[in-house]
Amino acid sequence: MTVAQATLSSQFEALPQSATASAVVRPHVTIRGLSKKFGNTVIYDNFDLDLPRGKLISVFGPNGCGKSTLINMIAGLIPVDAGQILFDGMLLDEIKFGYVFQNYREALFPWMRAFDNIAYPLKMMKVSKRERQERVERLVAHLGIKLDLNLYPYQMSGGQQQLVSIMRALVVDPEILFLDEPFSALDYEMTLFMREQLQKLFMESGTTMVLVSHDLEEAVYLADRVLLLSRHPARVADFTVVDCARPRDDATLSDPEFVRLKAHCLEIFQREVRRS
Ligand SMILES: Nc1ncnc2c1ncn2[C@@H]1O[C@H](COP(=O)(O)OP(=O)(O)OP(=O)(O)O)[C@@H](O)[C@H]1O
Repeated sequence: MTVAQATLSSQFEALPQSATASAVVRPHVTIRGLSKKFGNTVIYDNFDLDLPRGKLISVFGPNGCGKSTLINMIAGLIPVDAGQILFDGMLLDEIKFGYVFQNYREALFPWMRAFDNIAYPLKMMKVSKRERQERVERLVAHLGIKLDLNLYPYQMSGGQQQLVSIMRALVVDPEILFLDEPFSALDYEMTLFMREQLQKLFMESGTTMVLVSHDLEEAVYLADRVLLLSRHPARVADFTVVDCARPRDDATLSDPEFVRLKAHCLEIFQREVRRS
């Protein structure tokens, strides 16, 4: 079992019974006094941030500034040295969340068919076999995804495997979904397709999403807000609002407002790179 698979197992095994309750409270993430060091390197020092509910937030910044570390701390995958992270006042283990790893090859269980990979978190939550079947079928139908759920990961394309990973994260109806460069291992054609799929999923689910991206155009295109981080110790260089209409499409890329926002983000990014 890989680190990603083990993390996924423990993440869902740790879900309390209350996590299966149908009442969904939209999270509003409050981060206060967050500090994190790796050795002598200070990545976060007394860092504060609020993440709005029901928005897609892209996290962008210089290489190694701490983008993945931030979402991994919020998602409880790595410990914080100090500080508090609350979801509408609740702790992480009181809410449902999903995590999509960059490396779908390691994240999916190779010995399970697509269906069983998607249904895995429900099994960990002790949802009955019949209900698991119904919920997976409902999710696939709702998303309008055409995929043979009997296939094993090795029989699927990279994009299909990542789609299965995303569906696995969504099947629990998470209040918040974390995605760490989910498309970076895909080819360009599949990346464009998956961006559209993610936008559709976001618009249909309204789930708060936090996406780490290395691609500024992608970060702005998908986001309601772009969180621009400085080099570590990371601080918020800007938290740009992207209010271009959805659904966004190829025409959005040449929309003057989109072009302006992208240039604005690039300017801040370059300023932060020069500063270091
Ligand atoms: N487990 C670890 N042990 C030691 N140092 C680490 C560890 N994880 C991350 N780092 C360091 O912490 C810093 C932030 O890492 P992180 O992966 O969060 O950055 P990032 O902004 O996501 O990077 P990238 O742009 O390269 O994806 C980097 O300098 C990295 O080398």
